[in-house]
Amino acid sequence: MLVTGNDILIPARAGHYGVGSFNTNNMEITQAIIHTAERLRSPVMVQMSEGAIKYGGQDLANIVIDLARRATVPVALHLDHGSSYESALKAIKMGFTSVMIDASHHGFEDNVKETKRVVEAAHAMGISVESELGRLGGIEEHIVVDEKDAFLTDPEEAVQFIEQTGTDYLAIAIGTSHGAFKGKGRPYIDHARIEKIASLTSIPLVAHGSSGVPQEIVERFRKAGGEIGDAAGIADEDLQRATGFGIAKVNVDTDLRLASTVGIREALTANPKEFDPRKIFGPAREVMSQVIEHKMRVLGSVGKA
Ligand SMILES: O=C(COP(=O)(O)O)NO
Ligand SMILES: [Ca+2]
Ligand code: NA
Ligand SMILES: [Zn+2]
Repeated sequence: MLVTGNDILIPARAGHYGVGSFNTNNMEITQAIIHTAERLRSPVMVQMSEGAIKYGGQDLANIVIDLARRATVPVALHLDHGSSYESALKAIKMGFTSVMIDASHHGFEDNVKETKRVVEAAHAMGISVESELGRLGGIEEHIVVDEKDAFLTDPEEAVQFIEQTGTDYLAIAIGTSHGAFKGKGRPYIDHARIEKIASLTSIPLVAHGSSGVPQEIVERFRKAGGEIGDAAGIADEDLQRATGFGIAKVNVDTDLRLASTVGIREALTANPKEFDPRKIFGPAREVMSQVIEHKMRVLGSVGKA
């Protein structure tokens, strides 16, 4: 059933488990996400970035909304990295049931102002809101945040920010970063910071940049002709520890990008004569489902629906 982000994340924080929020850009990715959630009896969030909205528009949103409505587990459709008040409201008009306003590149005051505006409008329409305090490294959809600017979330500021904005859930910067190259080897996750913020707040917390970049998938990507440098993601143990302390929404995009490309590359290299799109895009669904299943087991959301 199609629900709001709060319907999924409030129980997740209370139950000390994480719920994957997976980015989609087409039908096959959406099917892999929602069908795997149903098979594992897991709540799930499907998210579209502004780039995905540009790419698939209402057509893609409608695919997500229809699958979500018919799903036997709770599913929310979430706007990922909304960059403005207008963008957030447009998404709500499109049928999204959760929106992020990402104003974390502004100073504290401006972030509060922008976030508050979206919270008031979204709440008037029964939609829940994600906002962000602090800056991840790596590429954010519309902003390149280089290392020196990346700053981690201050626990006291987080309390103030939540009070002043009324945000329903909060994305915090605690060492993760977007993309396939999260650091040399195992990225450092500031667990003390997560635990401090969790001890001072009661709303669900959000971890962006949480793809694990599984080495097995990276190897298959290279073997099937893909080119990628030394990719690294978040360790399963770090995610498990974080979901024990308030992290309830866990954003995953890169893992699905790699998995779907592995499926497609392997289909094309294995059968050079193949030109039936179902034989080419279908395998992508399989590889994505395996990656999604692993993530749901790591986060502890299996059986929680
Ligand atoms: O935070 C993310 C995705 O992060 P990854 O690149 O680690 O999948 N989307 O908002
Ligand atoms: Ca941001
Ligand atoms: Na988001
Ligand atoms: Zn993100």
